[in-house]
Amino acid sequence: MAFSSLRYTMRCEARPCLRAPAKVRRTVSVIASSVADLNTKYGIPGSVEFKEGNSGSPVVVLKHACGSSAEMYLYGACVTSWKQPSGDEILYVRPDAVFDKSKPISGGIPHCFPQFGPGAMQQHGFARNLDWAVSTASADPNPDDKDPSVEVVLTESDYTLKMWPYKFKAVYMVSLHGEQLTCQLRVINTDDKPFDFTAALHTYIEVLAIEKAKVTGLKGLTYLCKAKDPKNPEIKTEDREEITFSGYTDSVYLNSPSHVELEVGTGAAVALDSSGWEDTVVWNPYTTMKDCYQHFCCVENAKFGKAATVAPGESWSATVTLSVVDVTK
Ligand SMILES: O=P(O)(O)OC[C@H]1O[C@@H](O)[C@H](O)[C@@H](O)[C@@H]1O
Repeated sequence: MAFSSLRYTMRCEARPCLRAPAKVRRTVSVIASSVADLNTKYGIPGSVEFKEGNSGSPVVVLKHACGSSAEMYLYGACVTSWKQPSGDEILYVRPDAVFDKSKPISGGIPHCFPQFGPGAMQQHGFARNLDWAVSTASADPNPDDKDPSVEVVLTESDYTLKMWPYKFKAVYMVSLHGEQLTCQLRVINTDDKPFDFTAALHTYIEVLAIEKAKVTGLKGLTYLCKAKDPKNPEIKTEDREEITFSGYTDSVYLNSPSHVELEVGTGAAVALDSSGWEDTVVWNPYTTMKDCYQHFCCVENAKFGKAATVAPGESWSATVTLSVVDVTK
């Protein structure tokens, strides 16, 4: 059980730098195809490396000098692993996940873009079932304080234009700062007409047991309860300090605060500190997914209540930083 020792995890001390080091930056405009090409063009040994993941699908691995790590499939730009220096895995990938590109990866941090759903398009849009291209990798060369990061991009294609008739560039940067994971999404309108979209980072977090999980920070908020009918959600007000799980849960909290926590049942919580996202989705399928509902809870940063509108040449961006906190103190 990955989380069993989480509460004992030591925080990585940020050590002072004697000099302000320049970043090692690898930027190439060519789209690399194989793992070997990717390592040649963007790899930074020990910090940013590429490997073949499940079904031979390319994965970028970020490693921080403190011992934390993260992995992201280029398919869907889906972060599937974020580990603490202790080796504890924080994210959850469902047992029914497949990596052969026949469907989006079920777990980790899939994208929902340009539609959170339900809506006219396929559920959660197309960004999670397309290959993203690497644009930049970087790492601080100071051996005591390496902050590895990778940036990937997605632009329109015949496939996306059929579903959503706009030219766009989505830029997604994933980085490790000590034990923390930061994910930043920027959507640029490269068309000559404005567009609207909804989006989310559909973050699956491992819990010890769903009945022990608690989400805090959402009391007093209006939420859309999609549990009975996702297309006609009930509008409710959250009166609980701690949201617990005893049945199917699918709630979109509107205008949520920038700091939300999920207690995972071990004495640890995962804190999500965001800006730009505005809404928070809490989802657990309960017994509709008998094999796995006990082991995860989704806490998703979303832009849903009010769609983002982006004028030509303009952009929209949002960031979330995930960190592990000890709630026993
Ligand atoms: O199984 P999927 O397509 O990844 O979606 C799972 C769930 O994702 C959540 O974000 C939605 O609020 C739910 O309504 C949905 O059922």
